[in-house]
Amino acid sequence: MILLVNGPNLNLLGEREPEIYGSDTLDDVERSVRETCAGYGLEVAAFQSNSEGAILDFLQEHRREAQGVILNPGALTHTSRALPDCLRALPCPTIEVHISNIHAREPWRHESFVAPAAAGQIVGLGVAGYHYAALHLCALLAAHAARKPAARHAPTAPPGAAAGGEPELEPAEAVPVDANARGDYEP
Ligand SMILES: O=C1C[C@@](O)(C(=O)O)C[C@@H](O)[C@@H]1O
Repeated sequence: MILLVNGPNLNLLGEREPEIYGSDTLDDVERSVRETCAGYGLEVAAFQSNSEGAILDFLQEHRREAQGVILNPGALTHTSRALPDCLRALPCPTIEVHISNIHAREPWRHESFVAPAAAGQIVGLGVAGYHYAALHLCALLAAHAARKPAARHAPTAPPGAAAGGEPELEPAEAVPVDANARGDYEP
């Protein structure tokens, strides 16, 4: 299962500062990520809250079934110490997503307390960043499953990918958190 988590004010996507965040709504984002992951046989649990504690509770509650996290922490990016601590307690990688290019905005947005606990960061690509994050996690899990065919909860290959008589991928375990850092997969 992929967790899609959005922090404060991202419930207002589509109406909130559209010149910065665009016109797509959070429903649009969640639908797009669900569709991407469904292509790999992966379910998505989507959650948004304006409360830091509720986000921590959601992540903790889903820590055992989470195989990857797509997280836009909103302004908590620049303030929260508890969020990166929580991510480090999860057994799977997190991709941090920012719709806007935080490095080209106000100086206080340049620093992310979350980034050191994330496998990677996608910034400034609009809501497409969520889609790319989902693709990355799906590819990571599919590659992991291909190497560990007997493991559980694996994504299946997307439609067309199994053409040529390749065996269906078996369910897989979560990818280790540091799989990205080791570079032991090919997305
Ligand atoms: O709420 C947000 C949205 C944001 O995370 C983004 O997606 O660009 C960037 C943050 O600085 C801001 O507080």
